[in-house]
Amino acid sequence: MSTDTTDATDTADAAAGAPAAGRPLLELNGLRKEFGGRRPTVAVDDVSLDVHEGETLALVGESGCGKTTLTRLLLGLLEPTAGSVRFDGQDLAALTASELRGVRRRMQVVLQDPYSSMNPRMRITDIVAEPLVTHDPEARGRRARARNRERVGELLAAVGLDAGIQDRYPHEFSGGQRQRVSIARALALHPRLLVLDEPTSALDVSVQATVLDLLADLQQRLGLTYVFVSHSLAVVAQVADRVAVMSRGSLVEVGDATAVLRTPRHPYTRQLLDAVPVLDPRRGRRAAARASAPTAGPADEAADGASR
Ligand SMILES: Nc1ncnc2c1ncn2[C@@H]1O[C@H](COP(=O)(O)OP(=O)(O)OP(=O)(O)O)[C@@H](O)[C@H]1O
Repeated sequence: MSTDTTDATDTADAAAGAPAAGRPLLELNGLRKEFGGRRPTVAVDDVSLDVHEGETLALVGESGCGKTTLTRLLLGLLEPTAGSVRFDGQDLAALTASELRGVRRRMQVVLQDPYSSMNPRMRITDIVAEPLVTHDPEARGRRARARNRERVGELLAAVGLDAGIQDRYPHEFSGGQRQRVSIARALALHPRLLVLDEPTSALDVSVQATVLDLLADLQQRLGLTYVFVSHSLAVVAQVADRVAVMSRGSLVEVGDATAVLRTPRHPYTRQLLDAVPVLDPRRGRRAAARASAPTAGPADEAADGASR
């Protein structure tokens, strides 16, 4: 841990606030990632954080602060230099390769630019079915084709697309529709956690809103947990239950979204908020719902976490 992170870590602990509803699905403990040799870059520095079942945790911070590295660590795509990642109670480092593959099915990613992750020569049906074919031997071969098409039809319907588009190609769709296709693909293996990496930042504002609505609806219906990486504090105010603020590899503040956005404790968070000309977190739907909701007891909290 670098010397200037002590205050930051203390602040993060102090600002963690009341635990969110649900038990931790993801537990990050003392995570550190260095890149390079003799004078390594410390991309992630002593990050400890729980993400609770059914919540949306927003990860914010300026470019280069370590958000992508942290998400790659939590997805088990990068090995930490130190520290641990537990998913559903299982330490990723203790798993065999095949166990890790099994856990990774439950964590999927939606990226900012779905086009870059789609083979333009593949039909929508094959793009959405790709995870099924990769992970499930029974989904391979000609005999599985009809079953896959049926499943792809269900997935497309779940994201508000017509099942009849299966034989079309990505370039025939708008950015918002392509993002829906990539969400359908991410849902193919029944994940529990979605890492949403700037999922709407390449979209027009009106389209952004429809994709955010879709994500909220899916979370409620499927009990999903979201780690939502975003530069946009306006989007964060709209979607997040809790916010984790990163600066130079460390978490400097973690807490309830309303509290962090309205009364930030750390100077860096204040700086981020000051950089946004018009932001009224009270207008965020999550914040508004929390502000008007009666205080929930443990049973209510569990139900809330499952239904959000
Ligand atoms: N493979 C790598 N090798 C060397 N340094 C790396 C590597 N990946 C990331 N870094 C460095 O680690 C730091 C954090 O990078 P990271 O991409 O995680 O930040 P970020 O917050 O996701 O940025 P952005 O918002 O621009 O995507 C940066 O200094 C980056 O240059």
